[in-house]
Amino acid sequence: MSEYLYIKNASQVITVSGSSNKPKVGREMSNIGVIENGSVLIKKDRIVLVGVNQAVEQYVNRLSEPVDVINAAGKVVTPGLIDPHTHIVFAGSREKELEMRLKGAKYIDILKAGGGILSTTAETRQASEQQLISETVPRLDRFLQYGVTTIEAKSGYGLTTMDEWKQLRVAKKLNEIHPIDLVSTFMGAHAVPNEYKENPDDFVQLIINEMLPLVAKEKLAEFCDVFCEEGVFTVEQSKIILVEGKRLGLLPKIHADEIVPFGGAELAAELGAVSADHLLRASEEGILEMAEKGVIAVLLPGTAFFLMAEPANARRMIEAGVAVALSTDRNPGSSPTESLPFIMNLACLTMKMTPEEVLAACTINAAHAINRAHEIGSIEVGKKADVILFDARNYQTLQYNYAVNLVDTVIKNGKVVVKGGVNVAKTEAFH
Ligand SMILES: N=CN[C@@H](CCC(=O)O)C(=O)O
Ligand SMILES: [Zn+2]
Repeated sequence: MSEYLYIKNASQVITVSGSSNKPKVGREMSNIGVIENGSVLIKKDRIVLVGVNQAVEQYVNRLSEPVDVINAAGKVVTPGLIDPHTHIVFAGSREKELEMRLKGAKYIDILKAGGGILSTTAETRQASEQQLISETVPRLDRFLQYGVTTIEAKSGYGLTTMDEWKQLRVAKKLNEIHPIDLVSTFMGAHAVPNEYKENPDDFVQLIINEMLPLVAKEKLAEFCDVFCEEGVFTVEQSKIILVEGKRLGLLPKIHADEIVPFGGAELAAELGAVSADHLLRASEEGILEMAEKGVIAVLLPGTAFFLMAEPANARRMIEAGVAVALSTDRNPGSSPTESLPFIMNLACLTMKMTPEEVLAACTINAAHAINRAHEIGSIEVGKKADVILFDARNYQTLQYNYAVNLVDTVIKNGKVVVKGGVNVAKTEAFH
């Protein structure tokens, strides 16, 4: 096998280049670097050249070594898709909640009654590390088949020190055994567990005194997240946790203003959070403050769709200069899907984002939302060779064809892991 992989004659190569230092905002989100009739050359796990066919071919012809060739005629080539917000490590499932919600029950009321996140917590606490791995690998396999090469993974279904630790250790192990890269976030403040219902501040103290120091000491996460929402964690509690997390080196993220306007976007700006996520009910002031402080908005239109709620006001955020990223929010309650391409469709159809903005949001801006923009998120010389070939002649088709999987080939770290839509890198031992 050659060290070189030459992807030639693509209908279009979408580079999304030029924004590795800062996420794309406003009109920059429409500039996605389209090369008509383009090629990409990979050496080992890195991109070494990208350009129009003739230029790359000249270079390849001068190489003395053989190259492996992928004919990308009739295909669109993009950077590997990135999902910056998932709760992928968990046990069990929650189909019953769909029926309850169809009969009028509200997501947050199910949680307040001890279901929702807390029912997944009960199942996750029961599960061994091996069981969690076995339940999560098929989800990762599906992500890969949808063209996703890196995801963020939150804890938050343990809610005891050892169960949070277990979830983060599982994410670490999955990062080692699966082609997808996982970037971990500690989210002990996902819900107040039943045993602390009467004294939620004591649970905040447990997070501060026990969970955060352990996670930081063992370097099990890069970010700290909080579900800042009416009836879950107050703005004050969220601030205490995120400030302490930051002091220990964990960068803040916030589940903000999902159900009611609650000041989450404002808190994200105040703390200089990397991202504020959800934002369905974010205030105008909150949006402006996020723009000023460079907080990325991670929008989750699949969650709004599945909870039958009005999605976030993406157009206002883009107009105000907020960098927007997109994510599945993969979790068992409010967004049971691995299809980032379907989220891309929803972003267009329900939030009126353009195909260009959507691609920027799922590549370079998503990379910034997990602090990886120096490595991934665009097809640029020196970056990791995470590259997708879609069965489409132009990138607009990715948004136009909905709820279908157009992914033909996935290249992760320079290796073909999905070919003809088929996962050829299954993590067999863990199925
Ligand atoms: N909103 C809070 N957390 C998750 C849902 C988790 C669950 O319902 O299990 C979310 O981002 O949507
Ligand atoms: Zn979430």
